[in-house]
Amino acid sequence: TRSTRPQRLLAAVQKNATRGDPRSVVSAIDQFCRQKEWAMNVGDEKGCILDSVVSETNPTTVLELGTYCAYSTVRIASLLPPHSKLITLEFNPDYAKIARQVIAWAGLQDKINLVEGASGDLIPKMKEMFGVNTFDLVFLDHWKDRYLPDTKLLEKCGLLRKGTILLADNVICPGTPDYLEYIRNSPQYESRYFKSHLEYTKVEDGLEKSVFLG
Ligand SMILES: Cc1cc(-c2n[nH]c(CCNC(=O)c3cc(-c4ccc(F)cc4)cc(O)c3O)n2)ccn1
Ligand SMILES: [Mg+2]
Repeated sequence: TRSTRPQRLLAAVQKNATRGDPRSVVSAIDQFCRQKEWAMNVGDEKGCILDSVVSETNPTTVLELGTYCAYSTVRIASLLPPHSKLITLEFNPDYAKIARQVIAWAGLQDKINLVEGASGDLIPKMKEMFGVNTFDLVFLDHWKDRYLPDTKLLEKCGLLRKGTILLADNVICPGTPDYLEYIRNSPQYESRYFKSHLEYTKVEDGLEKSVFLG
């Protein structure tokens, strides 16, 4: 039967990237998506904004919602200091299977815990599963209608601390209007919009960076 797009993306990584070299894995995926097939990775343009937010936050505990093929997982993990932890949640088992292989090719499996399941079910289990107290950085890149309920769930579970950074992809396209309305009007957050484009296109999109004030 015909291969899937994530399988073709993985094949491009294994063909064009160097084992143990996360930057070459990121470039191989971007090249595949620009030259062969579009895929819903955060991409190189928004990826540079992601890199700068991660570098300035210097987080030791990161939560990523929505792994897909682990493009942003690899981007983030390659910037983390030693002994830091990135937990990434993926709902689709086929995506998770590919993501694990991309993470292994990049040589970052020691920094990354990929968990399969729905964010709403898994977030309340973060403390018991990983001994997490609070997250320094949360990257929201999963189902767009889950950004708001999962942010409220993170608050309720005490997983955010004064200064935790929330970085949300796709706030324009596909769009997360209820999340934007909440986070921009809440006295508990200080937000800033980074205008960019939908990955590999000229369509407007952007990242919303919000600091939890506690
Ligand atoms: C743990 C957990 C995880 C998930 C979960 N896991 N993986 C995802 C993927 C979600 N991502 C997207 O849907 C997405 C879509 C577009 C897009 C598509 C088509 C267009 F025409 C234009 C833009 C662009 C993007 O950048 C996106 O990130 N959700 C869900 C629930 N619980
Ligand atoms: Mg996205």
